[in-house]
Amino acid sequence: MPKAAELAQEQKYFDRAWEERERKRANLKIAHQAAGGPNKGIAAVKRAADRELEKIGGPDDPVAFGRFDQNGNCTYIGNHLISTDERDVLVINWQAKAAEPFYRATIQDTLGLRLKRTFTTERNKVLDFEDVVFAKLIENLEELTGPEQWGVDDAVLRDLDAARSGEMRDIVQTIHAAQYELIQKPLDRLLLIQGGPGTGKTAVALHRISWLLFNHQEALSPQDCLVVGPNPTFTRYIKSVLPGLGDADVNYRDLRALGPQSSHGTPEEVELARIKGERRMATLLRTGLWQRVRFPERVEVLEIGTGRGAPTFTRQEVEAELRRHVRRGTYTAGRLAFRTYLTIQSGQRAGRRAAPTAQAIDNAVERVWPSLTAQAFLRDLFGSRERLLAAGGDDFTARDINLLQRTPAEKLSEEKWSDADVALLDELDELINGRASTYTHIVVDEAQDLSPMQLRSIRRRSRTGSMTVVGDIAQSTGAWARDSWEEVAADLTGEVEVESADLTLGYRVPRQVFEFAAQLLPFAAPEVTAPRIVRDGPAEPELTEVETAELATAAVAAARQHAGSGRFVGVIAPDRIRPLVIDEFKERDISWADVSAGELGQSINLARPLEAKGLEFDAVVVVDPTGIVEEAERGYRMLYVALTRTTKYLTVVHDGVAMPVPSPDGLPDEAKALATVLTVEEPPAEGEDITAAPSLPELDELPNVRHSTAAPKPAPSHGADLANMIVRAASASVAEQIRASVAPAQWAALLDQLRRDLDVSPDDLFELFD
Ligand SMILES: Nc1ncnc2c1ncn2[C@@H]1O[C@H](COP(=O)(O)OP(=O)(O)OP(=O)(O)O)[C@@H](O)[C@H]1O
Repeated sequence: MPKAAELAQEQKYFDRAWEERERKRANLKIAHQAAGGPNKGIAAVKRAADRELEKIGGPDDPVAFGRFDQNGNCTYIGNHLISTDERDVLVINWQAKAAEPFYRATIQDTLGLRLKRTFTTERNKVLDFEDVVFAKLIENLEELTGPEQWGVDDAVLRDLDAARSGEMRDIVQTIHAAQYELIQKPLDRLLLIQGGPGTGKTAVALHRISWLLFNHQEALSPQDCLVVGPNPTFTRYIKSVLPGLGDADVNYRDLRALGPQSSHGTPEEVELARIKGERRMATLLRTGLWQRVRFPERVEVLEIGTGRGAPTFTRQEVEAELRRHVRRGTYTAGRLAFRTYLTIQSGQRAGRRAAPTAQAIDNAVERVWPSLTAQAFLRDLFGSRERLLAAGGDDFTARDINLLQRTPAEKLSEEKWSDADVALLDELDELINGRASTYTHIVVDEAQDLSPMQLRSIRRRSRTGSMTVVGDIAQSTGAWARDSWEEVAADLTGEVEVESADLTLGYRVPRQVFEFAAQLLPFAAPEVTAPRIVRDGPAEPELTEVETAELATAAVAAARQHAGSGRFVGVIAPDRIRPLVIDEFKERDISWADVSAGELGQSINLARPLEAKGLEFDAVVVVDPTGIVEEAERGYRMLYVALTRTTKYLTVVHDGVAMPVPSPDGLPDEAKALATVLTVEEPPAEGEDITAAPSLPELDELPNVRHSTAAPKPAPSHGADLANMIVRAASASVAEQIRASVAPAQWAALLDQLRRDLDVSPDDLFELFD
């Protein structure tokens, strides 16, 4: 059949489905009028109808996005189910079991599909369609390029080429078979997904919620689901995906606000943030909190009120009562129980005299069991070396205590909380007030950076441990940068099993940009396999060399140029350049959005590298790559994050070194062996297992990237740095193992034994614990 005729036929089908849907909409809108009976009943009908209305999408939405033909039947797939009054199904929703073949069919296993069709629509008008005819593909297998063989067809590439904005889009039309496998995993597990930048981890995690909500309607409501992201900008960026799929009312929290108090983003030494994130802080907080409950010093009786005949309690009596409540439940419940005891007892002891007033009882309770909020307690604790020492016991060294101690702000409301403090406050809130709200399923995004205390904060909100946890070790930075997922999983594990999976196809970043960024991988994360890139971009990375003083000016000029072409732009700059970039924006009267302030505008956005995690732009301007590497704890990883935010264009503005890594020639042999740099895959040979990890070329086989203004000069003598880096990583991992498995009291003996086993000097070994 000619295409025009086929398009007309499809349009007819779309029109019919549209009419059915709109008839249903009209009925739902008046359903409450038809419902007689009491007002309450009418309101209930209206609520149910409104919920249904949300589920059928808007009147301008196309009724379907795809279709598949199997065994002579033709099935249409859309965001929502559309059926006639006679229950004839016209369009099935993508989460339904019946839609599986659309996503699961591959050239390797067609599931009996003849055809898979993907529509291009404008409102409900069918503009075009693209077909995957499986029999034809199999016939021409040898001519297929890599991405086609991997199941990445033209519809996906077209979708990826679309311009971006400040809101993430759904991918229901083009979910890849490997992504679908993860989306539809059973609810009762902790699913851990590792994947390189732009492999669709966030997209998969969000679509998984929608799939679970549809397929577990009895067990799961939107209110039972929580999505935890790293910061408010990220939450804003992803927040429209689920409502677009008909799933409003899912809860979103960002890590900096996961507790009774949001972070003020107060900067903190990496070493201090590291300590605050350790599991042993939980013990310190618990111990410190209960140490606040004690009989007053320098008195032997507790008087309720004043004056002659005021009831009194002896130290022994009070302490016996405290033993019944301390560490038995929450701090607040214990306090209430103690207050009740004092009220009843003092009433009895007053005899015929008037019972003590509530105020007198409160005063006495406060002397023994002070009323505390998490914030007030933590401020007191960090403000007092004595309290810290008493709470820390043998678990903390004097150096740790010195680091933790800080001068409190004059008023509690003026205290400036850091990101790491938030998890401590959350831990305390649970000890003081009891458990926060819990959820049946939790999605954790950018999970690779979380400390054990932050993971505890998430774990306590989970009913069973059912979660989808996504991240990328190669993008793990900060005080709790991880080199493996094991400990993260261990800290989140609940009653359900843990399953880990990888996503290996890189959708976002174009080949030319990824080849450039991948030069960092041997230094950023040698153990991580790079993604296979699915498409070419429109341009090579543009490397612009300028004088140091001109970095900001050149960056703003580049951003302006991209924005002038209608691109959604991200300027990613380290702190040392950021103020200059802002000045430049102001001077040139250029409007821009500040990602640090939670904004994402439609044109130019300025972000620190850390804040750019998870986001994407049509064009990215990375300013001062050396500064990015130098300012971050895992600098190579931070630069890798920055360079992989673009869907199309990359401009690197530098003052001499565009790619601050050692040159291949300068590398020691061991480091070369670690190198795992990716180039875009050649099409797999016939019979090759395309699901296996790609084989990676040596560094010196990397194709040259074209440079617009300057060839990237390798930074001088990074070979020694690399060796140091490897030693540091190994030592951190040994130290971590020792901390986790050997009591501090045994460390001296252990080090001594290690020294003898390794035959090295004590100084070298003590470095491990520095
Ligand atoms: N199957 C797909 N079809 C079309 N687009 C896709 C598909 N999978 C992912 N994408 C697109 O690729 C981009 C990257 O996806 P996403 O942000 O989920 O990746 P990520 O792995 O979370 O990245 P990062 O590690 O940088 O956070 C998004 O624009 C997303 O819409």
